[in-house]
Amino acid sequence: MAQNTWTGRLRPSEKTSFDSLTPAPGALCCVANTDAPQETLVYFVYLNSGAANTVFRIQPWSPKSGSKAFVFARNDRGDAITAVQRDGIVNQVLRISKGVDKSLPCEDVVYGFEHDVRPLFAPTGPPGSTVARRVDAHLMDHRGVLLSTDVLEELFVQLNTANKSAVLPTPTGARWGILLPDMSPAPGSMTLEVKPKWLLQSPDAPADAIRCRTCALQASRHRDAKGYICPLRLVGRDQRDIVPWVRASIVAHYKGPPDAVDEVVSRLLEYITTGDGQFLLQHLKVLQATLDPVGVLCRDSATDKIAFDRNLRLAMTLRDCSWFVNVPYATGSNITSKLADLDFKSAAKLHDWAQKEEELVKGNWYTRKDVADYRCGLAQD
Ligand SMILES: O=P(O)(O)O[C@@H]1[C@@H](OP(=O)(O)O)[C@H](OP(=O)(O)O)[C@H](O)[C@H](OP(=O)(O)O)[C@H]1OP(=O)(O)O
Ligand SMILES: Nc1ncnc2c1ncn2[C@@H]1O[C@H](COP(=O)(O)OP(=O)(O)OP(=O)(O)O)[C@@H](O)[C@H]1O
Repeated sequence: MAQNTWTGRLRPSEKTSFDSLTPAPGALCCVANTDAPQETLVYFVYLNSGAANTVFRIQPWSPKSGSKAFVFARNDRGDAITAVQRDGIVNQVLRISKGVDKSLPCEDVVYGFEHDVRPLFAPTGPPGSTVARRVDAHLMDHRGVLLSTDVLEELFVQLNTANKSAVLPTPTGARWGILLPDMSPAPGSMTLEVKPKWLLQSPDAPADAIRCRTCALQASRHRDAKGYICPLRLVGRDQRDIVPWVRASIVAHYKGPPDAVDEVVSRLLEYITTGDGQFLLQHLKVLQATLDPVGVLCRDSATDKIAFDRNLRLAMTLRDCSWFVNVPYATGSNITSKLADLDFKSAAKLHDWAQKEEELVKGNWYTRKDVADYRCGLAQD
């Protein structure tokens, strides 16, 4: 990331915050600024939010932006900060934890990503996986950034503008956020966001199950089957089987030339069933199986509880990640994809997972026939 020659000073309160919160590797800080050069100045626009996080786009600031100007800076553990050029920043988003119960703060998410999640995608792979292609290319760099109180106050203003006032805790001091590559589609392309969920059956499911863990949960929540795809079908490799879902997913967001739709559908189909996309899904499947071989309901009989819990938390992390698939419209162009929301799940959720699984089993959601048809792929697994 190029640096500007401008060097400023942290305010005493910002310096205290930066020193008291352990900086993640390569951490930046973000402060309000007016005297730094224009090519370092940025502002924030609300993009989207999920249950646990809120995401902002970072835009180049100009006097017409209608917002305060901010600067991202490198801090060398003194009070001096050196501005970084915004060119390396404006292609990223800022993700902030809402601080909801049982979710980890951003600094722990960055630490967990580097120390626990990233190694699972190392080119050599964990035991049992055959990694001939680089699965680590599907990971997004996570960069911790310390946000000063005035940055957090401005994010509140942006949430209000977008009518999302209730989704961030009131700023009471500096906090960490995470910079991630912006996965919004570039002109001439579209991005699909898919949650691959449980790519094989739950080890706790009964032997006479007629549906998988994800379909069983869908059924227990009486969710609509429209637009849903059973995760087992995603790793089933039968192209014909997922054509209707791929076509419907494309058509819902497609803005390219009308006569190119069929080619885009067949390119995505190939990516997901035999290409890099399938390779990544198979890798996730192996990890899910390796990290949770016996199921959460066997937790009490685990001999090494610490290892059991850590592995289960990782398996659940990989069962709840999102998959951004970018599909350019130009004929024959390459599809690329990245995994998002690989936030190491909190240990505080272990009890909830056991309870969820127990409810599925006791409610007969794996076996009962009086529910909607989710076209579960279990029969062909
Ligand atoms: O209950 P599940 O399996 O549907 O997964 C939850 C997700 O539901 P969905 O993917 O929409 O079906 C749920 O997603 P949404 O809030 O529905 O977008 C969360 O991701 C939740 O995790 P956490 O509580 O934020 O750590 C997820 O909970 P856990 O994966 O931690 O159990
Ligand atoms: N890197 C990114 N680039 C573009 N958009 C993103 C990015 N990360 C997240 N988003 C958007 O913001 C939304 C919420 O982000 P995210 O999935 O991180 O929230 P969450 O609270 O962790 O979700 P969940 O409810 O699944 O726990 C996503 O659904 C997506 O639309």
